[in-house]
Amino acid sequence: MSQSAVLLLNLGSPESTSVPDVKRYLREFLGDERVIDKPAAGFLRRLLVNGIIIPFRAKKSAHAYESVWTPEGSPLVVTSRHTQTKLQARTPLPVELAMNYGNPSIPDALHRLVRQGVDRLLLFPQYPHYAMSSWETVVVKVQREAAKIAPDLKIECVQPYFADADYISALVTSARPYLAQPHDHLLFSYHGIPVRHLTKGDSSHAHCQVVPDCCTTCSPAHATCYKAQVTRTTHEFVRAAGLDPAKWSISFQSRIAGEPWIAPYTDHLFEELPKAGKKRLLVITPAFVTDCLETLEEIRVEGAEQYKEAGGQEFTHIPCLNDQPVWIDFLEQRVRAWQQTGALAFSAGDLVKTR
Ligand SMILES: C=CC1=C(C)c2cc3[nH]c(cc4nc(cc5[nH]c(cc1n2)c(C)c5CCC(=O)O)C(CCC(=O)O)=C4C)c(C)c3C=C
Ligand SMILES: [Fe+2]
Repeated sequence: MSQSAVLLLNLGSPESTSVPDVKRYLREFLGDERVIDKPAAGFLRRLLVNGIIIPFRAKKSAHAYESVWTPEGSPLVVTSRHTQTKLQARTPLPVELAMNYGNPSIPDALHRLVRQGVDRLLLFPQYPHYAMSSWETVVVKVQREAAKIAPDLKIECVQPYFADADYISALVTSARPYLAQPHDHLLFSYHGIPVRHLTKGDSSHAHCQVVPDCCTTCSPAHATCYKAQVTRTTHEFVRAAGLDPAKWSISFQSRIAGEPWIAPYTDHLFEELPKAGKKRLLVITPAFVTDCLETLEEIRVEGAEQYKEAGGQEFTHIPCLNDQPVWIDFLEQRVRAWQQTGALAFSAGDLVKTR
């Protein structure tokens, strides 16, 4: 008899806030050729990551993690475990959790699934949008590890759900109480990526960053275009929530120095918005399903401080979907649809490109 299961996937965190643990985590994360992909040659890339980025970043990152760490561990991992437990209570299928970097690891999760006799697996990246550095790399890693641990495992994957009506509805429902609060502006702050990754994702080389208004002009390239997908999430949200067109905008956070990342930058807007008379700000971060360092520290702590120093008065970050019932409902519906009809999932390799 066939046994199906679900694997929730996310990015991962260091084991602790100690500098050596943060260094180990950053080495694994930034050593990923789909995250830091330049210079192309392995040796030069390792030199850049281990010789420049990590020594400069580790202490600062460790300090940032300290400010959000909980008694149970990293907020990203702790909340993801709650999500796993809550989804497990709604489905008879085994539900496992794995992180691309750190623990719980992908090989450990695969071994647990194999021990339960699983032969068909649904990957459920906790990323609504495709990016080479998030969605693609974690799917590739599961495939690579499964080829060693469980070569006969049939792997399917939930397709990026950035425009899925149920996902948008979950997002709007969870944001409603915040939208009801008096505010001058709603900022959609998404994790950024280097501009280069956009053009690299368009194998036609004829649409992304070439066609005027490329993100809102229909194209097959959007299947692997992060910027087009976050733009679509935003427009769907605005429509579903009935927002005033003059009261929202999009920005991109968490960039690393060295090359242009997609703009406008969130931290620049935290300085500009108060000067434009937007003194009461709501910030929503839909690229993150689960609150993590980038939302809790970069937005809620650093962002609020920056905004207020620039003259802003009220700053509210809308929590991510986390383990809220609306999100568990969404996960449960998708798992049930897959189990019953194979809907909204495809062979895990279909969106993955050879790099
Ligand atoms: C939401 C999807 C994400 C994309 C796309 C993404 C791209 C990307 N990230 C870095 C570098 C860092 N990101 C870091 C943290 C981090 N990133 C994401 C998600 C995406 N990243 C999450 C959920 C987190 C939080 C992890 C946690 O433990 O809470 C970090 C580590 C922290 C830090 O030092 O700032 C780095 C570094 C790059 C270079 C990149 C695209 C090329
Ligand atoms: Fe990141």
